[in-house]
Amino acid sequence: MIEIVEVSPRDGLQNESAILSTTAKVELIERAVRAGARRVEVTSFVNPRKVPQLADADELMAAVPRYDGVRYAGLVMNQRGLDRALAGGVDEIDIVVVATDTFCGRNQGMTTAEACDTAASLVGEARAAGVFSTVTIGASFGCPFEGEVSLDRLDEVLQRVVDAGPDELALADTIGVAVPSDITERVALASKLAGDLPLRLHLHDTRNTAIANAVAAVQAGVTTLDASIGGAGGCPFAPAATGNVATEDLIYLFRRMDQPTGLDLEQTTSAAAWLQQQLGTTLPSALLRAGDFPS
Ligand SMILES: CC(C)(COP(=O)([O-])OP(=O)([O-])OC[C@H]1O[C@@H](n2cnc3c(N)ncnc32)[C@H](O)[C@@H]1OP(=O)([O-])[O-])[C@@H](O)C(=O)NCCC(=O)NCCSC(=O)C[C@@](C)(O)CC(=O)[O-]
Repeated sequence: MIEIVEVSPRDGLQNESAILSTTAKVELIERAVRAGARRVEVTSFVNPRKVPQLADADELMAAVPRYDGVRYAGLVMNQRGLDRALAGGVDEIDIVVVATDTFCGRNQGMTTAEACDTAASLVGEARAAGVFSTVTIGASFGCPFEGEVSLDRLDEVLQRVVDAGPDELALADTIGVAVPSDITERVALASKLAGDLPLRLHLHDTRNTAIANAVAAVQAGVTTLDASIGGAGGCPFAPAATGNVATEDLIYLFRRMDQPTGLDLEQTTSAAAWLQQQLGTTLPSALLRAGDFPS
C-alpha cells in the first residue's frame, strides 16, 4: 500500500496569488477526505506577514470537521508556531529544516544548525503533548541559492535531524531538481542513518521528473509520498518554484502498477477541477488535462 499525504491545503495554497477563504479551504480538505485521504497537511503556523495565504490557520483549525481515522498536520518552524498548532488540535506537526544555510535563512531566518536545534526542541514538546512529528529536510537534492547539495552535507544534516528524534523523516526536492538516481542514492543514505524511522518523500515537479522520482522512491522502499491535488504548490522563498506532484497523477500511476493508494481517482480529479476554478489558474495535473484511461 502506498500512503499519499495530501498537502494541497498547505503547500498547494501557500504560493498562489489568489487567497482562498477559510470556507473554501475547509471544502478542499473535505474533498480530499472524501477522496480517501487519511493524512492531510491542512495549514502552516508561520508568520502571517510572510505567508498571508495561510494567515487564517487558527480559524481553519476551529472550522475544519474531524473524521475518525483522518489525521491533520500543521507545518511549524518555531515555538510560537508549535503553540498555535497544539492549541488548534493538530494530530501531527511537520517541522522544516533546510539543508543549506542560505535557503534556511531566507525561509525561516535561521541557519541549518539552528533549525536542527529548534527541531529537537519542537519534537520533544510535541511528543510530550502526544502529537506525532515529522522533520522535513528541504533542498535535500539541490538548493536554488547554493546549487548542488553534497552527499556529505546531507549526511551531516540527516544525522542531526535523526538525533532530534522525530516519528518520521521526510526528504524534500523543494525545487524539483532530482532525477531517479538521486532518489535511489539519497533514500539509501537516509535509510542507513535513520534505521527504522519511517521515511517520506516530498516531490516537486518543476522539471518533469516527479513521476519518475516517485517510482524510484517506491522501488527504494519508501511507501509514504506527499502530493497535492491538481499539482498546486511551491515554496514562496524559492525563486521560480512550482507545484508538488499531483495527487491524481500518482493515483493513476500506482493503480496501473497494481500498487493501491486507497484514494479515488475520479473524486480527486474532480477536486482538482474545483480547485483550479477557485484559484482562477491552470493547474499542472496531467490527469486533469488528459483524463483517466481507460475512460
Ligand atoms: C519561521 C518564522 C515563523 C520565524 O519568524 P520571524 O518572522 O523570523 O520571527 P520573529 O521572531 O522575528 O518575529 C517577527 C514577527 O512574526 C511573528 N511571528 C513569529 N513566528 C510566528 C508564528 N509562528 N506565528 C505567528 N506569528 C509569528 C512575531 O510575533 C513577530 O510579530 P511582530 O512582533 O512583528 O508583530 C518566519 O520566518 C516565517 O514565517 N517563515 C515562513 C516560512 C514558510 O512558511 N516557508 C514555506 C513553507 S516551507 C516549504 O514550503 C518547504 C516544504 C516543507 O514544503 C518542503 C519542500 O518542498 O522543501
